[in-house]
Amino acid sequence: MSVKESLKDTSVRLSEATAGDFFALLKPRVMALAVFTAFVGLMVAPGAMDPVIAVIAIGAIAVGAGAAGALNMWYDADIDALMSRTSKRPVPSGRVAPGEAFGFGLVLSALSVMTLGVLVGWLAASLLAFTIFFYVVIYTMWLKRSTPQNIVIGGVAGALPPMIGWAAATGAIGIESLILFLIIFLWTPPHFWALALFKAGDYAAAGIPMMPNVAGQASTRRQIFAYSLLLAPIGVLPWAFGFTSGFYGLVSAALGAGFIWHAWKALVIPDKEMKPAKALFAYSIFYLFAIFAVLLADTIAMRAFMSAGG
Ligand code: HEM
Ligand SMILES: CC(C)=CCC/C(C)=C/CC/C(C)=C/COP(=O)(O)OP(=O)(O)O
Repeated sequence: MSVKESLKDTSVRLSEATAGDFFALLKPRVMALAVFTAFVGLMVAPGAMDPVIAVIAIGAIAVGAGAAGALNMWYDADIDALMSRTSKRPVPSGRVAPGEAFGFGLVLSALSVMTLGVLVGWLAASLLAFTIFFYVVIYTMWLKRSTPQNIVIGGVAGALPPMIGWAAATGAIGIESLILFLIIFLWTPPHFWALALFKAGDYAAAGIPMMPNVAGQASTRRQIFAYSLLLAPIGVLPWAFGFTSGFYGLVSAALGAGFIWHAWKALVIPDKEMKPAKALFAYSIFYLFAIFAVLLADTIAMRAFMSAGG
């Protein structure tokens, strides 16, 4: 049933889009992991936070992330129609009108920022607004179509969520939240370039200057490997700074070694099947989830141990 029918108001100028179509605009699967990193940033921040305020904060950040996704899909509808991976999305497939996607994204952006500001804090709200702006305007509208460094710089937007969560809990920007930012910032290029390696044909069809299309496969694989060498030790920094126990240090080091191993395989065995690149892409998502999950678990365990007088 379309939203229009459910509104039982035929005067509403809506297309036949369903609630599911609007939900798809939010990029739920991608943004779920981004919001998880914001949740961890909020939970590992020092000090107790009212659980109700914490739920409101995470809810607002999730709506803001979805809003950014909707605005990205509104603006990218022209190139999404040209790529097999994205052509079935609500706007290029005609299920949602561009104006609806734009209005939906804009309203959710305003609602999420205002809610976070009024009910939680204006530093977090400002960071959320900046993240949405950076992803939609700086990355989607400008960098994505103009430079192979698009996703490196655009990675700022993807790396900000843990800082938003931390700011929601503390009203400040802490050194640990900067480390969490750095982990995601260095994680983004190998994460995305692994996908771009086996989606290079799509990006060529859409005329998007992704690294494999500009610098070639071999250079991209070398750059992926270089970033993995940077990322692995940075992932261990929360332990090196004394923010976690040795358990996090061990697991994050093992996860980082796994990242280097997958990046190495994508470098040395560039088979036509792109199997190593696909494995690296999948591992990159597992890596980010796992390192933030272990950080959360380690922090909770450390706090329990301390409060037990350990
Ligand atoms: C500028 C930064 C980023 C770029 C260019 C990028 C690019 C992409 C692309 C193109 C996909 C495939 C999506 C699809 O086909 O629907 C993807 C998948 C994914 N990305 Fe990223 N990504 C970025 C940052 C992030 C961040 C920060 C996170 C989470 C913290 C993330 C998590 C994911 C997840 C979970 C998937 C799998 C979604 C699925 O299976 O549908 N990405 N990424
Ligand atoms: C709180 C908040 C605002 C969070 C946002 C976090 C964020 C910016 C995540 C990046 C998500 C992503 C898939 C970017 C790629 O866009 P793309 O256009 O290159 O991907 P596409 O081709 O699949 O559309």
